[in-house]
Amino acid sequence: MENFLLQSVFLSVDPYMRPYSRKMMKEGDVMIGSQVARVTESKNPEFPVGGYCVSNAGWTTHFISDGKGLHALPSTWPESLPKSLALGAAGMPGLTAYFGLLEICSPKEGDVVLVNCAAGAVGSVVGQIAKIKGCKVVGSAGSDEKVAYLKEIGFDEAFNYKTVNSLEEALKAASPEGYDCYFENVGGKFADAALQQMRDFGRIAVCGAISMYNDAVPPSGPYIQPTILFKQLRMEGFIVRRWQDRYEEGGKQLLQWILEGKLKYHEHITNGFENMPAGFMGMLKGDNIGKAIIKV
Ligand SMILES: NC(=O)C1=CN([C@@H]2O[C@H](COP(=O)(O)OP(=O)(O)OC[C@H]3O[C@@H](n4cnc5c(N)ncnc54)[C@H](OP(=O)(O)O)[C@@H]3O)[C@@H](O)[C@H]2O)C=CC1
Ligand SMILES: CCCCCCC/C=C/C=O
Repeated sequence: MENFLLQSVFLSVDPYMRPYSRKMMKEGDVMIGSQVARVTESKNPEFPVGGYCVSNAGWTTHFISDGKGLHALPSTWPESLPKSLALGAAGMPGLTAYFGLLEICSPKEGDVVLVNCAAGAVGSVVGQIAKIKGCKVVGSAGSDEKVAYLKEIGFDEAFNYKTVNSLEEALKAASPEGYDCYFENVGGKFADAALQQMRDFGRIAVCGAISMYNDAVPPSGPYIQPTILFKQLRMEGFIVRRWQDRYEEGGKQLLQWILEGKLKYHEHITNGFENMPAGFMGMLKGDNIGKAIIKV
């Protein structure tokens, strides 16, 4: 296949970069990551100049590709939508929400769904899909501004996990009847409290554990087996790539919901490639509502 040149237009900063870079990278490697890039020089008819692609080329402004592992944005990409959405609500985070919630939590109409990191890229989509499916949705996030945003996009209940006196009381107040589905993004103390509020036969999708990505020593306890046993819970971890062969289906559905106004999105844009590290650290500290994006 003929090589061609691309220029990054939008780059993504994501929580997975923290644990994956700790495990897989050494000093001098190009930082891992994905981008929406524009083809700037090409004799490859499949990737003509001016076309846009989603790529995993890492933190780089320009790169050469032979097309492997690259996905061209469809020529039918709606004019009304920013191409950065291919890194957010209509891209990997949106697909994570879509498949993780629907395939692992199997939400039914009337179920109560809990999601943390709820104002972020994945969590905000989880909550809105759960509403589309007729569930009651409870979200937690780290600021009052984020809590207001969650109410704006249709969450039934939301609370600021940083300012409540007790996570247990906040979870009980938001849903005295407990939770049927728990979309887990945080781990640690939040997970300990949430597990106790699950209803019998509840389903837990373990998507992330962001509060633990910096842990140097694995924490010990609390031990969850008795709770899982007596409540007869089902708990399953997943990596979104599991559904790679269904990305087209998921992507189309997400785009359709966005166009219909059923799925709202928000982006936290940091300008300038040189600000990638600051944008990344800001996202980990909670600066973002919706998807954290770097615009070159
Ligand atoms: N399994 C999979 O295939 C995938 C998993 N993920 C996981 O999904 C989760 C959300 O990712 P994504 O939506 O991209 O990121 P977000 O857009 O939600 O951004 C990260 C958010 O994490 C919150 N946060 C940071 N530190 C803590 C902490 N100690 N306790 C609680 N919240 C914290 C902050 O929000 P706040 O202000 O609310 O604290 C911050 O805004 C992550 O755990 C990520 O690893 C993402 C993609 C794929
Ligand atoms: C370049 C896309 C990589 C997607 C894999 C994301 C897996 C995330 C795990 C935890 O955040």
